[in-house]
Amino acid sequence: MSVILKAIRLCYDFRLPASTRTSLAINYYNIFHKNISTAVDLPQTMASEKILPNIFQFVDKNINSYKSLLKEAVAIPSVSCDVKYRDDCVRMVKWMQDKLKEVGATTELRDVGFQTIDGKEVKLPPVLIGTLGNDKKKNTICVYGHLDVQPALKSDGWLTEPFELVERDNKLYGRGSTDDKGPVLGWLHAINAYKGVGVELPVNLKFVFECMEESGSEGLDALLIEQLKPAGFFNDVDYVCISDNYWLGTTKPCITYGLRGISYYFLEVECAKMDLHSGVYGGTVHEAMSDLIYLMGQLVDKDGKILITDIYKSVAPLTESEKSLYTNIDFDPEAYRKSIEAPKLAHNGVKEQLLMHRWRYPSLSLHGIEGAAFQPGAKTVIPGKVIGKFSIRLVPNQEPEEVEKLVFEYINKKWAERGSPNKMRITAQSGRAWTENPDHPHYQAAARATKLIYQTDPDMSREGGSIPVTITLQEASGRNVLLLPMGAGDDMAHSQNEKINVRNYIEGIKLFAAYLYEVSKLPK
Ligand SMILES: NCC(=O)N[C@@H](Cc1c[nH]cn1)C(=O)O
Ligand SMILES: [Zn+2]
Ligand SMILES: [Zn+2]
Repeated sequence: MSVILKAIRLCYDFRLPASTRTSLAINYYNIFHKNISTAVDLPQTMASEKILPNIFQFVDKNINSYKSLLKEAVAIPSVSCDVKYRDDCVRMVKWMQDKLKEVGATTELRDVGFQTIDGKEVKLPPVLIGTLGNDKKKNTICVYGHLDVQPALKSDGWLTEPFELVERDNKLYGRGSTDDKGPVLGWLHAINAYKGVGVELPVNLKFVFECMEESGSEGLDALLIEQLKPAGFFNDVDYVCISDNYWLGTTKPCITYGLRGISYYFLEVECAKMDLHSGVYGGTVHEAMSDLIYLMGQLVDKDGKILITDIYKSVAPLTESEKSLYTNIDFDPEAYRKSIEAPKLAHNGVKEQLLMHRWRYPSLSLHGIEGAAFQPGAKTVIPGKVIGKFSIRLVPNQEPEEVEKLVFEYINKKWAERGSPNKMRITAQSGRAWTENPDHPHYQAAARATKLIYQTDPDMSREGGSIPVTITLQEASGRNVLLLPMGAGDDMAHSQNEKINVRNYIEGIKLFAAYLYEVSKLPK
């Protein structure tokens, strides 16, 4: 057994061709899965032990078409936080609807109303809901993903156009390649691969694909809780799966059972109704930007400790048994530091401390200032109004309403101390942290699928980022929710030169196919 595992690992080490890897995976599969008894009788045209190996071969033969489809998806600039791209968001959702229809899913676009931007009502992109199969004997998996992306401009420091998928050194560069268009398409390709080898899907699928995740999933919770749940959408769902995060590092796969929440703040200060010439007005007005910088400078100290009164009070105390979890996780702080070219990491770069501060302690980040003259050049203006943006990543036990209250009280106190005559306003949007039971058979099924593809046991990890709808899906379905990442830890989601490795994309498709197969064998 160990000889085969070693052989497969060596294949990766020496970058052997996909076909060689696939035949080794087939050998491995045949040896270990010969005697699997299926809980559900799979209607299929071939023996069960042949299904996945055939699918893997099919996937390896269709790599170019998977790249082409990702290229099409990346070319739609579905940036959710900028209304100027709202039509592209709608176009993206409809594009995906067509793809789901092509694989035989029944789909509908659900209207989720409006959002208010600068006092104006702006229509939200529709949410794409889909169903594929309704065989009562099969398990039903609800898959969630998002089709929107963070903004990106070549001038931000991208080496190539962000909305044009470019392959370089076995990596596919483009906005959304890893977050989250690659993984969303991965599901489509996995379904297609079953069709391609003439095997009926072993599970039923339900889809929830939105285009506002990067902007707090506006409208989605209400749709899920007030409409889809009462209509019975979740009644037959057995498991929920989301692929919208990344491995911890670059080589070892993981399965994720926790996310931090997020509390996002807009802190507005206004000193005049228009921008002012600093030569004409400088020295005569209380400047909005100085007030804002003062407030933003009161939020966090140089070591990342949050200065908001009582903010750590509700954080769960660290137990001895939890401590040992961090020691056993495969994470290399030095490689992590080098990959972002940071001079030094916080917490002296100690692995356990870094993981804990990513996963189980809150962090506060300053994101930017709207209205500031950020473009190059010596602009001598006093901005009339500025909006500072910061967020706190929330952890279990921290309730968003409580945190918002603490932040508002703290900002109001600091504002009173400042004694500025200007107008100050703070608003927030928040979502709770999420954790799940990683000892559940659902996680074991995903671990078996992962081991089959990557020949190593995945780490059970948590994640510092947020996917607001995860907890809603957990509550609405009452089912076990699992995060199955496709991309690697250095994919640079949200950043310049976001990419997905060709290997992660292609093996990820196989992983999804194997996951569907493994979950089909779980009891109903
Ligand atoms: N891949 C998940 C992700 O990137 N989520 C965002 C969610 C977000 C953005 N603004 C508010 N929530 C994240 O920043 O974690
Ligand atoms: Zn995402
Ligand atoms: Zn994201």
